[in-house]
Amino acid sequence: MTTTSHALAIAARGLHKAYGEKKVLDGIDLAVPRGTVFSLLGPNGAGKTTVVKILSTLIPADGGQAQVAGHDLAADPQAVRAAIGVTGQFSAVDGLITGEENMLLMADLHHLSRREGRRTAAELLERFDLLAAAKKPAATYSGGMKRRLDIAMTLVGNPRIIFLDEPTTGLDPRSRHTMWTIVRELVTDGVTVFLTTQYLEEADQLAHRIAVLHDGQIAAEGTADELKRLVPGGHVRLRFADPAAYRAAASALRETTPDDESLTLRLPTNGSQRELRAILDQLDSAGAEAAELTVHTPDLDDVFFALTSGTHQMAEATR
Ligand SMILES: Nc1ncnc2c1ncn2[C@@H]1O[C@H](COP(=O)(O)OP(=O)(O)OP(=O)(O)O)[C@@H](O)[C@H]1O
Repeated sequence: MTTTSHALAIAARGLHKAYGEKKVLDGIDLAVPRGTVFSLLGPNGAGKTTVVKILSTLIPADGGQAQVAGHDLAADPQAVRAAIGVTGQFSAVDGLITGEENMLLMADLHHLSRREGRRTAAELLERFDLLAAAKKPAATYSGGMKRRLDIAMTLVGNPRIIFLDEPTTGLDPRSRHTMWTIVRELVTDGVTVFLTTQYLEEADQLAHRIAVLHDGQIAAEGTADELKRLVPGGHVRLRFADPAAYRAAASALRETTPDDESLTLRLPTNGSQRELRAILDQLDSAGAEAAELTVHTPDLDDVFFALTSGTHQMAEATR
């Protein structure tokens, strides 16, 4: 760890968690500098929510230790809770009451005076574009509005660290972009954001650092660019309509990864004109015509799939 623990909003070492026989977290280390966005990526069921629940004191870890906002999770959970906000799959929004009432309830929970509570609620409702709907029951809100209300409610307590558990899952693209703007504004205000997401693009857009959770461990961690460098070069994908052409191409081209079902071949390439021409020349010589040719430069998807889909592809990724 290069950053001193003082500068870290979240520091965890060796977190373990099992549900019965099932090991969910098998030694997780995390270091999240203050004022940054840290994204935890992982396939469904990888344990992202479990990490969020542990770090936000909702459930205890079986092993390991962590400090959040400088407070030890086990020794001082109250201080941790006072410093953080959590939104996500276990949303605090009550659908039966209005957005404004939800906000005022939060203000009460944080012991704000009536006047201060009203002021904070009005300010946040406006900031999150919810003023027009403030007097309507939250159950009538769209998915995006509910998420915005959830974050607005979290901000009533002015937390310095916010856990966002899959904040944009199920949102349409416009609402997703609004959420991204909100996250960026939070960080501008100096808030640390711990974000779990299934969307690689989201991590790429927002996160200063990304950790990929797989098999209960952090399979890789770094900036989006560092992670992309784990996957060398790009590839060309050739799809064939004719099985005979597919077979001819497969034997003519070297280093291909075939997929017999979809009649596609994948070849590593740097995407240069020279390499592409060489591939096309070889196809021509073999008399094989591809129905489709796509050139692919590495992105977070490649890293994610390489890291989370077994040893064969991992070896391929790091070769
Ligand atoms: N209370 C529980 N009892 C038993 N098993 C649990 C419990 N909570 C979670 N699990 C299991 O632990 C694993 C990790 O769950 P978790 O919710 O942390 O994953 P996740 O990465 O957040 O996935 P998703 O994206 O689907 O929410 C899953 O296999 C889940 O079924």
